Amino acid sequence: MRLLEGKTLLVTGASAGIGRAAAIGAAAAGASVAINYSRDDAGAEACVAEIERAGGKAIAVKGDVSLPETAGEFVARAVEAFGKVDVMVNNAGICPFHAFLDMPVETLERTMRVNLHGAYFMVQAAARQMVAQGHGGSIIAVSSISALVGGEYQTHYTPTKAGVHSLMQSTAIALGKHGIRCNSLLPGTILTDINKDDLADPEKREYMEGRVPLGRLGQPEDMVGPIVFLASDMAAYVTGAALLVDGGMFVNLQ
Ligand SMILES: NC(=O)C1=CN([C@@H]2O[C@H](COP(=O)(O)OP(=O)(O)OC[C@H]3O[C@@H](n4cnc5c(N)ncnc54)[C@H](O)[C@@H]3O)[C@@H](O)[C@H]2O)C=CC1
Ligand SMILES: C[C@H](O)[C@@H]1OC(=O)[C@H](O)[C@@H]1O
Repeated sequence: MRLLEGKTLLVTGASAGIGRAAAIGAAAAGASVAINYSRDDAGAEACVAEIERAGGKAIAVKGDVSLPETAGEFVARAVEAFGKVDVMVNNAGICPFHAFLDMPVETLERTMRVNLHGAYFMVQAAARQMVAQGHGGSIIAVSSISALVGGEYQTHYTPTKAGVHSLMQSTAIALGKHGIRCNSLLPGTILTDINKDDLADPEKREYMEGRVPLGRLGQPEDMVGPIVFLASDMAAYVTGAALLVDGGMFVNLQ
């Protein structure tokens, strides 16, 4: 029996990166998968096609997570296709690196809206559906190691990741009585489009690699096992928790 057999899992921002890996990995573990994406039609279609080629079920629903209506539509389309929602993986996020002193207001506000407001709307929409269904569920937020530590060019971003982590702690309390578990994943540095430009600088990349006791930066696939675990009944008594998935980067002081 596969770990997510019979479950419906939704994941936001899944046309690329961690979200895409999560969608494909969850489908391989038996879940029917609904992916949200914002603009990349080809990426979303390719993700769905890869799941279907492997014998899985998936749909793609376009929508900007920063808009409150996107979350309700995403959940409704998933229910229409698969009958229910068991797991929500809130993953969509942006990190436009920028210095603090001249941070454009629009960059600050967009980052907050996508990463934090978007998470709030998605978690709320999924929870409403799970409560109506009456058989619990699992909500996973892709937060970050950056919820715990700072970044010079991430002053607009790290508070959103701390916020998402905090949202999981509060919703774990609010939703526990409905059997809905809420947990955060805290990835370290995972090689995706979000940091492609930043890590194009060989010195920066070498420095970041050097900080990881396991000796390499992460790949999106490194996130799949932790996501499937938290989504599954193996984690039936895990809620309000935060799991670092960082190759040991956080604890590496010296
Ligand atoms: N790559 C890394 O080192 C780390 C990433 N994270 C988090 O992981 C999550 C996924 O990021 P990655 O896969 O690394 O980057 P990515 O850039 O490959 O993926 C981000 C995804 O979010 C989507 N997205 C962006 N804005 C959106 C919007 N308004 N509505 C819907 N979708 C939207 C993008 O289209 C893309 O599919 C983000 O929340 C990020 O903060 C956390 C820690 C480390
Ligand atoms: C985008 C960054 O490389 C990445 O995002 C995070 O949340 C991590 O802390 C990394 O800095």
